[in-house]
Amino acid sequence: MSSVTQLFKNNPVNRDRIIPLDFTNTKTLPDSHVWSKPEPETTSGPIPVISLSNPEEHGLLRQACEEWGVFHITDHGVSHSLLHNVDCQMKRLFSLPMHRKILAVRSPDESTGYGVVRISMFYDKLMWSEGFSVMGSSLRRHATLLWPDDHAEFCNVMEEYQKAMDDLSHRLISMLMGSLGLTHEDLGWLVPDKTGSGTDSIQSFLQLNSYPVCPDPHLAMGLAPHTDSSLLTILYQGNIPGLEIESPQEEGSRWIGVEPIEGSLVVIMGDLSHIISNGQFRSTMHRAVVNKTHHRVSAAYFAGPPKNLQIGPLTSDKNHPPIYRRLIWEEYLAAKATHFNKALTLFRC
Ligand SMILES: O=C(O)CCC(=O)C(=O)O
Ligand SMILES: [Fe+2]
Repeated sequence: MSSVTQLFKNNPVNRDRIIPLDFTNTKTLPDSHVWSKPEPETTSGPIPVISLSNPEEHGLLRQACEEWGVFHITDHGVSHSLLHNVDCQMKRLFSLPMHRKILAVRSPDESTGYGVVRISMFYDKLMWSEGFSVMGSSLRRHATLLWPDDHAEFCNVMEEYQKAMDDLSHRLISMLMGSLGLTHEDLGWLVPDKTGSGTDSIQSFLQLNSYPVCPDPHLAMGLAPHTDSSLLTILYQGNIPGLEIESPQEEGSRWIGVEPIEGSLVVIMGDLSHIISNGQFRSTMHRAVVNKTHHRVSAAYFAGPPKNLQIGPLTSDKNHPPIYRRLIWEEYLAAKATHFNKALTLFRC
């Protein structure tokens, strides 16, 4: 059993907080989903756009990680047709009637399947979203429950996408860690594990998100503010806006919309990259808002280090001693599962 799976077993979620509202049959926003008074308008901002085909831009990656913690990547090598297929399959899944989606509902101690996002247990109010989490063999098991005779296409597309994300995350992690001074030997764990046991290579999971059309988007929340617990997250967000990041200049008071760019993917630096870089890379707070006219879907691929690999700040500079202690991913996820957005502070030296 993977360490991530074990972790969810140890932190079960109350079952009545797993099944989302049946959004298609809800024409007014119920009180359970009313979050706040309207906030000041979100502004759009100059989120960096980095082409992976241009080696000269690699230096910009580090700058983007330090200043923003979020950036678009173009020329990433993932084909338009695969992204299109992922989009179509997500819409096919989330457009199923609730009585079908419930067949693949996540059980309280499970990490995979259909349901509300896990962070919802930290909030009184419910979010205007539903999710489907995939890890390893759970994909085929849950897809068979959703479509007993017709799951092959969904599974093939998602498996191809996970493979493409494995390759892309290896490339990105190697570039980013290289910029911090890690050598190829240090990064041996990035080489996919030939035995297939998955214990020596990157661990990952895929979260499919759906934000249905909302009758009162200004009072609702698609996905509440959070940082990701990964090394990095690769997000496909189609062409419907909704992702917002906390302004690096005005934390806590201004949100910046990450406008979709045709064919690009968004990279979000996670808490582990913040730790490894000794606080230099931002793990930016982000959220998803909803809208009145378009069903938005997104696919978030979370990449983390191998199961038992200890990670910690990479610094030999006496003027900048480590500000975080060493840890393994499982330990960090456990802290996040109980302390949520305060988890990072628990690992400060
Ligand atoms: O849907 C989005 O734009 C954001 C998704 C996200 O932040 C997540 O799944 O962690
Ligand atoms: Fe996120």
